[in-house]
This record gives sequence, C-alpha cells and structure tokens, in this order.
Amino acid sequence: MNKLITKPIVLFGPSGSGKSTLLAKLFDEFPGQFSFVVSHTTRQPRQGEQHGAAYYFVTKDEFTKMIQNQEFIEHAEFSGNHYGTSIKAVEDVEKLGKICILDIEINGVRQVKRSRLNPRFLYISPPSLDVLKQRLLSRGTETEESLKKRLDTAVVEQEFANTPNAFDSKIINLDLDTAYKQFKEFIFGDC
Ligand SMILES: Nc1ncnc2c1ncn2[C@@H]1O[C@H](COP(=O)(O)OP(=O)(O)OP(=O)(O)O)[C@@H](O)[C@H]1O
Repeated sequence: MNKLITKPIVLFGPSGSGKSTLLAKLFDEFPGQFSFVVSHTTRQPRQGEQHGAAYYFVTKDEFTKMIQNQEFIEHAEFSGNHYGTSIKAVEDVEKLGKICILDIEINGVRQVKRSRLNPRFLYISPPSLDVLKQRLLSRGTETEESLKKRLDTAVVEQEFANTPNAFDSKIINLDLDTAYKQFKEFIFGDC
C-alpha cells in the first residue's frame, strides 16, 4: 500500500457546506477504503448504539483521565457531554489499512494542529452565505434558532479559514459533481 495516501484527512467547513454529501458519495464509490474514527463520549448510549462502533462510551472520570494522559488529539464539550478523538482510535483505523477521515469543527481543527497528528486539512466552503442558508432550509433539519446559530458559526468558520495555513486545500461546493471531482483529486492526490 502507498504509505502517503494513508495520511489522515481532516475535513471541516460550515454546517450545510456539503461535507456529509461528499463523504457519502466517496464511501459509496470506494467501499471499505475509508473510515471515520470512533470517538469517545461521556453521553449515554442511545438505543442500538454499540460501544466501539458508534462511540466508545466512557465515564466522566475515565474521560478526565484520558485528557490528563494526553490521549486525545482533540476534545470538546457539547450540551454537557464530552466528546474526543483519541490518538489510538486514529491508529486503529490506520492499522486496518484504511484512510482515516476526521469530520470536525474548527475548535477541533485548532487542537489537531497542535497535536502530533500530521493530517491534510481540507476546507469545504459554501459558494456564499445565501446559498448556505437556502441549502440548510431545503435540508429541512433546522429551526429558526438553529439556522441562525449555524449561519453565525459559518461566519466564524469562514474567518478561520481565511487565516494563513488554515487548510491545505479548499473546495467551493457550487456544482456537486465538480466539487466531488475536486474532492477525489485531493484525497487521492499527492500529500
Ligand atoms: N453542490 C450542491 N448543490 C446543491 N445542494 C447541495 C450541494 N451539496 C450539498 N447540498 C445539499 O445541501 C445540504 C447540506 O449538505 P450536507 O448535509 O452534506 O452538509 P454538511 O456540511 O455535512 O452539514 P453538517 O455539518 O450540518 O452535517 C444537503 O441537503 C445537501 O443535499
């Protein structure tokens, strides 16, 4: 196997910019070649969620110990629950010979940049905030409040993306076929 293409890939971009859509196409076209990393969380499992598949479910104490032992590449708290990506979880994906994809938000990206992981960063940008708003509306997943929150966050994410060395490559997701072609070029291209 070509070692170079096993370098992990960090995907980031505003909610609604198309990350899941592009990943779904990729996983569909290349089954078994890519994998998400299994994260750790302190939240309770939902029905059907398996330990080690959806997440590694751990207690708050276990999570805190992992932070102290510097086992996480990035971690964060959302709605009172902790979530983190461990170095070991990334290594587990690599051991399986799969390309590891991390789909994370910008605070995670900042932490990854300070970690010993040396991934490639890809920024998925919407063509404009107006188009982003339309796509989030047509996805039908948002309340008025969550839409506003996502759009406000998108402004911060775009500002972050405009800082030097924020990403290795950027895709403006206007036409999906074109964006997907660029996505594959990045993934399979030179590191
Ligand atoms: N190029 C495109 N043209 C038109 N619609 C698109 C395009 N790319 C994605 N979409 C649509 O935009 C919506 C948002 O895309 P998607 O859910 O993939 O975004 P996301 O970045 O994964 O968001 P989140 O971070 O919230 O998971 C979806 O309804 C998707 O079908």
